[in-house]
Amino acid sequence: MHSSHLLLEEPIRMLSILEPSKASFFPAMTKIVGTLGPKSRSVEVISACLKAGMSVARFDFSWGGPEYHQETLENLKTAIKSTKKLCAVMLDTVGAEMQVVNKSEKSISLQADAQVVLTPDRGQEASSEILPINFDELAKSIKKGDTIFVGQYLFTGSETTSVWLEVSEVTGQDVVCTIKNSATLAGSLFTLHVSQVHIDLPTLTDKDKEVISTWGVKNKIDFLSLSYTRHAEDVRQAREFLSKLGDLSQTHIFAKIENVEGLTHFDEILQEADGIILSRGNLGIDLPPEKVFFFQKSALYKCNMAGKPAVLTRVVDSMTDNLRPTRAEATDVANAVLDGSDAILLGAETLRGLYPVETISTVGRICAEAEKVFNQDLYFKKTVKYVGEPMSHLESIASSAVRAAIKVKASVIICFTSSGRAARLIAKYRPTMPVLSVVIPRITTNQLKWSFSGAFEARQSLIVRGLFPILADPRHPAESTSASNESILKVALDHGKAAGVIKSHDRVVICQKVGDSSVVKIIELED
Ligand SMILES: Nc1ncnc2c1ncn2[C@@H]1O[C@H](COP(=O)(O)OP(=O)(O)O)[C@@H](O)[C@H]1O
Ligand SMILES: C=C(OP(=O)(O)O)C(=O)O
Ligand SMILES: [K+]
Ligand SMILES: [Mg+2]
Repeated sequence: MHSSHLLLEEPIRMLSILEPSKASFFPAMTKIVGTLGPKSRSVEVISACLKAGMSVARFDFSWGGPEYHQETLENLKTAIKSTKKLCAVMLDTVGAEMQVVNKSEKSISLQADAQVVLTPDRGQEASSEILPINFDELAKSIKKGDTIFVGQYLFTGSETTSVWLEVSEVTGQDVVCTIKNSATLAGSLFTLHVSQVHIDLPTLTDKDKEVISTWGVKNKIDFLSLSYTRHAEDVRQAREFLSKLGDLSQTHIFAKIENVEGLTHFDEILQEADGIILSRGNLGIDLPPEKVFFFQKSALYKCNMAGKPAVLTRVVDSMTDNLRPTRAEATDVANAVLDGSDAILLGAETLRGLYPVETISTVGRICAEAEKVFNQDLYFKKTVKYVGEPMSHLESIASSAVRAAIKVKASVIICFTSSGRAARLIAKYRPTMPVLSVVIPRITTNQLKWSFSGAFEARQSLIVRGLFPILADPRHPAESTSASNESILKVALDHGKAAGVIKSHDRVVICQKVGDSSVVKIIELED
C-alpha cells in the first residue's frame, strides 16, 4: 500500500518496535491534562505529576468546593516553583449535569429487575427504593422505555458501581424505573445520564457563574472547560460572561462535547470556541458504542483543520486501580495521537486513582511512540489542500517554517509571538520537532494601570501539541529592534540547550518579524 493511505509513516521496521523508548526532556509533544483531587493534591504528588509531563491542571467543580480546590491550587503553585515546570489552570463547570445526591454517603445496593424511583424531592434520603436528584423536570423530559444511566462520579466502566435503568412509568414529578443490572452505588455523588434526551438545564448555571466570578477571577484561569456545550450560543454566552470579568476576558473557552446534541451542532460550536474537549465519558454512553470512533475521527479532523486544540478524555480508566493499562486502552492512546488530538485528559485516574504519576508517564510514553510514526507528510499535504489558496501571509509563513524545519532536520523551531497566533499556526502543521514559542510581552493599559500581556498566551499554549512556551523578560518590549531580538533568541537557544533539545551544530528554524515582514530563518549553531 502506498504510504499516503496510512496514518503511519512507512516503512516501519518490525525490529524498531523493540528499540527502547528514549527518555527526553519533553516527555511527549502531546499534552496531558490532569484532574486534581484527593489522590493528587499534595505538593509531592503534584510535583511528580509535573515532572511526569502534566502541563494543564483541571479543577472539576462538579466535585469539591472552592476552598478545597484553592488549597490544591496553592500546592500546585508551590510545585510549579520548585520543579520549574509550567502548568496552566482549567476550571471545569458543572453545567447541565444531573446528579443523584446521597447525603448520608451510605452505600446503596440495587437489584436487577427491582424498581427504583427517581424523585426531585431532595428532602428524601437516598435508598434502594428512592434516589433524590438535582433536577425538577426529569419527568417532563422522558417517557416510558427511555434508558437512564446512574454511576459513580467519574465512573470508569470497569466498576460494579453503575446501573442501567429503564423507565417504566412516570407519576407526577417522579420517574419509576426498572433496574437492569445489580450494582452497589458507593460515595456521595452519582452522575445521571439519560440517553439522547434534551435536559433543560442551563449550560452555565448560577453556581458555575458564582464560582467563575470568584475562584476563577482570583486565580486568573487560563481555560474554562464548558461542560455539556450543546449549541454555539452556549459558548457565546460564556464568552459574554467572561468579558465582564477583567482578566478573564483572556480566558480560553473549551467546549465540552458530551452528548448527541453537542455533536449535532459541532461545526458552529467549533467556530465559537477556542478549543474542544471530546468528552467520551458521557458521549460514550449517549452514542451507540459502534459510533464512538466515528465521532472521534471526524471531530479531531475538524479541529485540526481549524487549527484549534482538541482534547480527548477517558483513555486509561483501568489505570485508576492498576499499574498497567489494558491492551485496548494502550492502543486507544496511540490512536488518539494518530487521529490528531493535542492533549489527553485524565479524570478518575489522577483524581482518585492509585497511580496518578505512573498514569501520566505511561500515557506520555505511548503518545511519544505514536508521534514518532505519525504520517506528518500526509497530514501536511491534507492541511495545505484544505486551507487552499490564497493563504494568509502568516499561515503561509507558518507552514513554510514547518516544511523548512523538516527538510533541514532542524531540532527545534523557535517562534517569536505576542498574541500567540504565529506559534499556534506553526503547531497546526504538526511539526515533528518541538516548537519553542517565545512569547514577547506587550505593554497594555486600561487607563488605570500599565501591565504586561503574555502570561495567558504562554500558558494557553501548554495544551497545544508540540508548543513549549517561554515567556520573555518584559524588559524586552514587543516593539522589537534587531538587538533585542538577538538577545531574546540567545535566551531561547540557551533554554533549549539546557532542556537538552538543542545541541551544538544543530540546525534551528526561527520565525520572527524583521522590520515589517515575517521571516523564516535557518541557522546552524556553532559549539
Ligand atoms: N516581538 C516580536 N519580535 C519579533 N517577531 C515577532 C514578535 N512578535 C511576533 N513576531 C512575529 O510576527 C509575526 C506575527 O506573529 P503573531 O503571533 O501574529 O504576532 P502578533 O502578536 O503581532 O499577533 C510572526 O512572524 C511572529 O514570529
Ligand atoms: C471528562 C468528562 O466529563 P466529566 O468528567 O466532567 O463528567 C467526560 O465526560 O469524559
Ligand atoms: K464537570
Ligand atoms: Mg462528562
